[in-house]
Amino acid sequence: MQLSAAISGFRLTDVSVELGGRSVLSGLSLTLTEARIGILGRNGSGKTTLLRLLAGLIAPKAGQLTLDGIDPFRDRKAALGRLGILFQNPDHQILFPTVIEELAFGLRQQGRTEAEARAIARTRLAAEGRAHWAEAATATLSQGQRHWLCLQAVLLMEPGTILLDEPFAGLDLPSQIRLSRHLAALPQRLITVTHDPASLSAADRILWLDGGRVVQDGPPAAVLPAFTAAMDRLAAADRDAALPDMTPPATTQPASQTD
Ligand SMILES: Nc1ncnc2c1ncn2[C@@H]1O[C@H](COP(=O)(O)OP(=O)(O)OP(=O)(O)O)[C@@H](O)[C@H]1O
Repeated sequence: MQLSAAISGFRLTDVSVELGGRSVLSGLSLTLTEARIGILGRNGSGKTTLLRLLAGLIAPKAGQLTLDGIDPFRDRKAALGRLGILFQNPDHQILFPTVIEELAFGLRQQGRTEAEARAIARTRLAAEGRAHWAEAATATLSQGQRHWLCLQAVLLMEPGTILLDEPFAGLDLPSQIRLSRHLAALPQRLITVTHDPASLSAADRILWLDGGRVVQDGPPAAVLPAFTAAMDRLAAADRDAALPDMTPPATTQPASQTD
């Protein structure tokens, strides 16, 4: 898929990230310009951290990160117009008591009046066959419905890049199929974190992370078979290596008191 040449994408130069005093991402030098990019990796490999870094929600410990030439961490206003993020858990995203308020919020942040923002939100709800949702309480929506609401809130802001963290998690099969079709038709750049290699078969590029580093970067035909084979090998003798070793140091036994 081709994107407009005016969109120059993310550039990372030797970026590292520390959380809680330990290194979570290191040595990342990447230029991300493709329209469909997937991020694969085991639990704790750093996928969500990379997405949060790209979104400007956390700062690199070292190195440089830009999106279309701006620093998304320092220049939040410019970043807001360029990218949207769909979190894995919609409860981390929804701020307002009603659907219409939730949908209008991002548009207000972009400078629309309250009346304009609500009108745009109502038009979108009607187009999606959900006009009757406008005054519904967000707390009464199911997990999948909340997920849908978050995605619509992001799409209404029309960002050039959308960051998606496990977009299919918690959705029933019809909702997954519908969302998949919807995402495939979007003109935006999509960067998707997932545990499901099959969902990335049509991606332009896949980054495989392990231990906070990129272990393979390439098209699905190269990365997916290598990733799947490595996961099959690990499945036989699995242990979660991503957490620091919490084993207490061996204690020195007191010398015996015998004379
Ligand atoms: N706030 C934090 N403070 C300290 N360590 C953190 C913090 N957030 C994440 N980590 C650590 O960073 C590493 C990467 O976490 P991250 O959430 O990016 O992994 P992930 O690949 O998205 O995992 P999963 O597939 O389980 O969602 C993990 O080892 C995790 O324990």
